[in-house]
Order: sequence, then structure tokens, then C-alpha cells
Amino acid sequence: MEESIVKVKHLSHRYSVQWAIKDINFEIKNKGTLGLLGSNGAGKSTTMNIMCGVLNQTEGEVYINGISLREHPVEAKKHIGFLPQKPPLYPDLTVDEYLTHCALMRLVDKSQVKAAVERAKSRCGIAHFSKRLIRNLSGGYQQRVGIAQAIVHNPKFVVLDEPTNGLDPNQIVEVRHLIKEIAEDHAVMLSTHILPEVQATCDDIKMIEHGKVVFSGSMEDFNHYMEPNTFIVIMENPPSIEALKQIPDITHVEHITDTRFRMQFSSGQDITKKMIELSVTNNWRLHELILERDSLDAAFAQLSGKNIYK
Ligand SMILES: Nc1ncnc2c1ncn2[C@@H]1O[C@H](COP(=O)(O)OP(=O)(O)OP(=O)(O)O)[C@@H](O)[C@H]1O
Repeated sequence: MEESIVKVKHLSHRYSVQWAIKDINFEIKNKGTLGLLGSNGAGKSTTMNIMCGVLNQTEGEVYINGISLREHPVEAKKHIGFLPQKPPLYPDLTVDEYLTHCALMRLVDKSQVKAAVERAKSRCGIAHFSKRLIRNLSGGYQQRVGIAQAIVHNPKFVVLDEPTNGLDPNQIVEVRHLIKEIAEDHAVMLSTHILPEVQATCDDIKMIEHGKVVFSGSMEDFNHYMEPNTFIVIMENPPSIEALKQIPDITHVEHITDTRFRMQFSSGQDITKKMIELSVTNNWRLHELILERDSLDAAFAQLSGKNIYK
């Protein structure tokens, strides 16, 4: 059976007395993008720093490609590429000089360095800036160089800490696009506290709050997790608001206009069918019923408060 690219088992870490993360478990088996989402102080950087071998965990194990990061850090790190929140760029080097230096640091065989640099540049769309000093590149292109250094040794696992931080809107779109391309060949994990970032780039999502994983699943799962629990209904001949409130499973009714109401219902009910049946029986002349889905921000707020494992 093929090894998981990443396996995290019972990972916990405390700084002095306070636990920053507690008993985190997960596995990454395939290429693609995993978003690590959480508010400030949730434990994202602690988790990522441990997974990249920058910080030693208090408890638990991380395996990269089946290799224990604690026991064999040099071997394990050959399979990890890391773009920290502040890219470790040398502004006075050219793109070629810098990437060559990174490839050597990453223990790429000397005979392979040139090819590795060319491949990383071409993947990140910076080949035409080979001789340009890094300081003279725009923020977006500097970030591309940062991503290129993370993949120069062709690692299986690439970790990007808040990769679009500080970029302008156009650069954000371009870097997100690049991340998706990189994820075709690598398992990419990115951390962010921005929901649209995860939506735009990630296949899977882990949400971490107070040091614990509170949601783990596909982006689709996440979008669907928040079942709609309100709807707008338009009826030509509606009953009184009191009558609407008496309908079983209806928990709240808000009057918008004479024919339009927002109603809240207990989730898990086929409310559309029920409302149509009642409308036909009572001649309410129902015109339209629109289910309202919570925004991702609402989902974020709700999920922050409870533990949901999928
Ligand atoms: N070096 C440290 N010493 C003591 N406590 C720390 C240290 N680094 C982080 N913490 C604490 O550990 C917890 C998790 O922090 P962490 O930086 O991992 O969160 P985060 O999700 O990455 O947040 P942010 O998005 O703000 O970087 C926080 O309560 C933080 O204050």
C-alpha cells in the first residue's frame, strides 16, 4: 500500500504552560490543496511550523512520506517545501542566484541543480526574470519566487503560510491560480484566516480553533454543511402571521410585505414540500419559495463554537 504523503498523529504542543494545539490528527494521501483555516491564535502556525520541522512538538508524531520528522528530520525534510509568512528572499540576489542557493540548501544533487532551478522557474512563470534582482520584482512576482524556492527540490508536500498576504487584488488572483497549478503535482497545504481564499483554492479544508480541529472535510462538505434553515416565501393569498407560526417545524416568521415572509424552520425538514402541500390545501397561492443558505462567514462562526468531525 502506498504511504500517505503526510500523517499527523496526536500532535500537541505547549508553550510553557499553555497548550497551543491539542491532539491533532490527520492524513494527506493525495495531491491537491488542503486549507488550514482558523482565526488568529487558533494554532495554524504552530501546526505548520511543527509539520515543516521548524518547531519540535511537545507530543505526537508527524510522518512525511512515511518518515518520522522527529527521528529522521533531514530525510523527511527532503519531501517538504515551505513558504513562511515572510518569504525568506535575498533581495540583492538575482532570481537564478537565489534559487540555485535554495536548491543547494535543499540538498539537490549538484548535477541536477540547474535543471531543478529551470523547472521551478518555469512552473512559477518567472523564467523571463532569471537575471533580475529580486528587489526589483513586484510583490506578486516576489511571491512567485517564494513559491519557486518551496518547490525547487520537487517535494511531495508544500506548505504555504498565508501565501497571498500583502498582495494586491490582481496579484492575489494570479498567486491563487499558481497555487492550483502547483497542487497538480504536489500536496499543498496553505494556512489562511480568509474564507474566500480557501474557497478559491482548496479541495479540502481543516478548520482549527483553540488548538483543535473543529471541521475536516471537502470544500463541498463545508459549503453544504450549513443546511439552509430560513426561506423567503411569496404567497398571493397568505394566512395571518399567527397561522404561519402555528405550522409544525416553523420556528420564526418575519413579515416583509403583505405577500412576502421570511420563515425559519428546524433543519432536516423537507420544508418546500410541506409548504406547497399546505398552500394547495388552504389556497394560499404560493408563488415562490427561496431557501436561504448561510454565508461561509456564518458557517465559520458557527463551526468555531463546536467540534464537527467528518
Ligand atoms: N512562541 C510562543 N510563545 C508562547 N505562546 C505562543 C508562541 N507562539 C504562539 N503562541 C500562542 O499559541 C497559540 C497559537 O498560536 P499560533 O501562532 O499557532 O496561531 P495562528 O493560528 O497561527 O495565529 P495567527 O494567524 O495569528 O498567526 C496562541 O495562543 C499564541 O498566543
